[in-house]
Amino acid sequence: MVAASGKRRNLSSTSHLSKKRKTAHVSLDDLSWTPVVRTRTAGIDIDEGLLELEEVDDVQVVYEQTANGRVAKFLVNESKRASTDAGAEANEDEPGSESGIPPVKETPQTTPKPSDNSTNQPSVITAFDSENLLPAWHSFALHPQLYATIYSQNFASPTPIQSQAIPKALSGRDVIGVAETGSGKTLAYGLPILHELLMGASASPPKIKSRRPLRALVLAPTRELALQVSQHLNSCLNYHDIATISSENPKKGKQKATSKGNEKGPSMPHAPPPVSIAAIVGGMSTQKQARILERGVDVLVATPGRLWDILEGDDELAENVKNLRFLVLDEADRMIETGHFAELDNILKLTQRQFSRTVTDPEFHSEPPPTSTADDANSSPPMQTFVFSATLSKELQQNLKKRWRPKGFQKNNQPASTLDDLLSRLDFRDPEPEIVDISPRGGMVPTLKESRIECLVTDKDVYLYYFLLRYPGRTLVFMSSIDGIRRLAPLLELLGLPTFPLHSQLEQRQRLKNLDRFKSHTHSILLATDIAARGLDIPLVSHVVHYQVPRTVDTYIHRNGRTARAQRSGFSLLMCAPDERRVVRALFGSLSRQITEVPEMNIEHHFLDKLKSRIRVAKEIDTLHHRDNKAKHEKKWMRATAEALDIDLDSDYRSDDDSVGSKRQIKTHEANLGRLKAELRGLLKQPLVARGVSTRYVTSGSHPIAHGMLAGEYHEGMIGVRRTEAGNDVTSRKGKKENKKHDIEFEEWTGIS
Ligand SMILES: Nc1ncnc2c1ncn2[C@@H]1O[C@H](COP(=O)(O)OP(=O)(O)OP(=O)(O)O)[C@@H](O)[C@H]1O
Repeated sequence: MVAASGKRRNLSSTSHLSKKRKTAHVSLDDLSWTPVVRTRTAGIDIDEGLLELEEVDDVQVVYEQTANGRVAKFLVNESKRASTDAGAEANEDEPGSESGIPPVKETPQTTPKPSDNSTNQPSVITAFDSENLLPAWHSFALHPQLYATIYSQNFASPTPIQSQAIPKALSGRDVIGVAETGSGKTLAYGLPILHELLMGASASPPKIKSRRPLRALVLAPTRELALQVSQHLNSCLNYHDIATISSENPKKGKQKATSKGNEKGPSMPHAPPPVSIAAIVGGMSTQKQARILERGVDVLVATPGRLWDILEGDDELAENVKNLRFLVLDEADRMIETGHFAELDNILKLTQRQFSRTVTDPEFHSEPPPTSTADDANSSPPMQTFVFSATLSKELQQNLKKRWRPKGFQKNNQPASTLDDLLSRLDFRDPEPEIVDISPRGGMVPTLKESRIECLVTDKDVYLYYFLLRYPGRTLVFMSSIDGIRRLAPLLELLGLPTFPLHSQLEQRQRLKNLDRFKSHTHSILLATDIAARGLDIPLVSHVVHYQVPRTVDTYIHRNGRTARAQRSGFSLLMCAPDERRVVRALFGSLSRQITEVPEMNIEHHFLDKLKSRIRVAKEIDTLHHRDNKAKHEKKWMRATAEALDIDLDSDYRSDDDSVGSKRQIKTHEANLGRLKAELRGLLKQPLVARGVSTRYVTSGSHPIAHGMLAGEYHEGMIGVRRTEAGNDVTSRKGKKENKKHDIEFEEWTGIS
């Protein structure tokens, strides 16, 4: 998943007004912001934490002294503003100023504005030699702009889901696509949509002043996923830099792509993009969203809750939704879990064009019928529907396909599940939507190696610590509770591991910051709840650890899906305590698998005692910190309450510093803390040495390691331990000796001695 941490605005304070004109105070959000087209070469990307770049012209910033200090006010020419709002020409001769604000002086306009739609268009690649540069993609005959992007991203060939879904979607079919996590489903539906819109834009370029009708709606369950999808699709349009193709690939020499419009650099910021994409999600300012929609977008990626809020107040958009060309449900199965079922259902109803067909939910009979008629179905362009997920059961796919037939439902004519019910409302135009199901058996990605550790709950910390030390890399640890994350994160930090928490009780800004930090370290740990299980496309996550067993099969699949993405290798570790065994058995049972198929992790047990000592001391330090923080918090609260009630406090509470307790207590506390910290430092310095290895005589002992050390074959932090990937360090049950307990799935584990 991709995160966006905020927006930056470029406020141009130059004014272009020469005569006295009507001006007005306008709030920052009400200014006529226009989006700035970002080019790759500008190096400004959503990955950098930027949501959208906007700019505004014809605004004067005036500072006024008020009772609350200096306040910035934004002055705009009212006539110009009105003209922008109404799409009419500005009345340049309007005299005087009614607002009492001094007239604004005009300066020459620095940014040329396009006079018509044919000029100053953002550059679009208009030719691309796909036959030679992208032979595996050539048969799709995609728009050159899309080929240029695919080429620049080094996607040499389509992924299997793309190979199968794209031609079907391009031929006008409805598609239900099911494929493993990280297999490129976004582009499987995104490329056909963008292809058609780009072709349409080439044939008749969008007009500057008219609101574009919405053409495609992509619904996604979470805010993070919606932003990621929108950024992913946007990146297909932001590719303008033809020079990069030849300079990055000097061997290819000549220019392979050509572009229309402004070829030398960034396009004119005022020209409408050929295809515009926006995300509408919770947490963004409603005014900003309204502005985006007022300008009109071709592709809207949205979470159902926020979109429905907006649709209720925007009839034009609601009308557009009725006439969509494309509707996409990304991770449909997750959408019904997020509490937005009703909103999603309402939106889907808007998209239906032949209402005479069926209504499955008795609740609906009491609601007013949708306003569209059968005529709409004839006059509107055909809508294509795409439903994609990594976890859409076969049964459900069949029900989807047969949804208008009684056979698709259970005997009482009720849908088999909530998701069934929801999807039965999709207005598939195809009597037989194409099902492309290439999900692997049990939903597992072939490049993923799974493993497990059987241990007591109380030993999970030490096993995790061992794993993190033994196999450095980017590791995502899933925990089932926020409290668990709050406990473990400081512990791992004290042990010197860069650890970042991610859960719903963190502020959005902090969440995005932690994600960015996780992404920026090659050896880092993200401790997350299941909010990170779906959608996040973090590059190069080496390991996923299930610190607690996930509650559902889908969660197991999606958590694992954060690694082994895009045909890369990945590793997952399931930590299972005795009381979790039943859940694990059930989990694997529903995947028609045996837990014994998942090999056990090899552990070099002699390290564990040392690690356990480190953890014990780190825990003691953390307990002291925790106690200290709690006491400080209480002291603050007492002081504030006493002040409010006008009560005298003991001298211990009166002092202004943060310390709590008597001087003696403070001294003892600090001494204890210092002692423990010194002890931990000492323990962390002690080398972790493999059995049989002598640190004094690296060229002798039962394992001479000098040679291998020089060759870099050994682990940096564990002396005498060979560097290896976690996936190579597992033991399958098949390799183990048969024993009497053969038919017992889990061996009893009595913990670390
Ligand atoms: N043809 C391709 N070749 C190589 N990489 C690709 C290709 N298409 C997409 N990718 C990359 O694969 C990664 C995963 O893509 P995407 O997020 O669409 O997967 P997904 O199937 O939707 O995953 P999930 O089910 O977890 O949401 C992205 O980083 C994307 O850029």
